Amino acid sequence: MENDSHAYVAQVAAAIYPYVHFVHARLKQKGASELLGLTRSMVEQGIPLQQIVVNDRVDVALLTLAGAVQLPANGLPAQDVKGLLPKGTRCGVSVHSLEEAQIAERAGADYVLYGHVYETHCKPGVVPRGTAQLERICRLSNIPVIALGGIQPHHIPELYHAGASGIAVMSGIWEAESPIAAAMEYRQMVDQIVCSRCKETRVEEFRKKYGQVSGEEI
Ligand SMILES: Cc1nc(C(=O)O)sc1CCOP(=O)(O)O
Repeated sequence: MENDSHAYVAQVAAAIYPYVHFVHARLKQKGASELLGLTRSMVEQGIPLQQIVVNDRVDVALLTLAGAVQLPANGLPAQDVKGLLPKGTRCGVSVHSLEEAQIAERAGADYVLYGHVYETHCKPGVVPRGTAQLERICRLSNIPVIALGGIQPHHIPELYHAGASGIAVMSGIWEAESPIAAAMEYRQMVDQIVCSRCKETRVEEFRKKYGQVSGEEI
């Protein structure tokens, strides 16, 4: 049964991975062998190792050679973990405050996941931290801050406006009637924001070089 459910999760993950940058292998309530099984199923389903983020277990990341490992805020220091894993393995830390974000950055994290920004049933009874705190953490961090928690596609513009470098979504995709359609919708929204930013930057560069110019001329 365990293997069947891994295979199902891995199949769905394999269907959505073309629309996302990373897929997390995360089984909070299970042991290392289950997480290893899930990660291996993901690889068997064709998800590139570089796109898999193993949560919590450095040993599983090491055994599978996943592209990244996601550590809890009170976990091992990122720099030490990176010393154990193959060169280039990314190390993210899940944080819930500016203080934790700064500790993670000093410890060598490549990025932080910050949450939860909005109300989510995954964190019942815990008040969401909101976009003002997200904005502060983004402003005071020198590594990418990825927003997490209760994110719906319509939140994406304000999250990027607050300085987030990306978003992480669990229930919005996994509990959707069609996880693939949901992943596509999130991705489309992210691409729109990133493209409009690229255009703004190009207009600004053009303006600096050639003087006044309208966006349509570029
Ligand atoms: C897994 C997780 N961690 C969080 C944290 O704050 O550390 S919030 C969260 C839930 C993910 O959000 P959703 O399911 O609403 O996308």
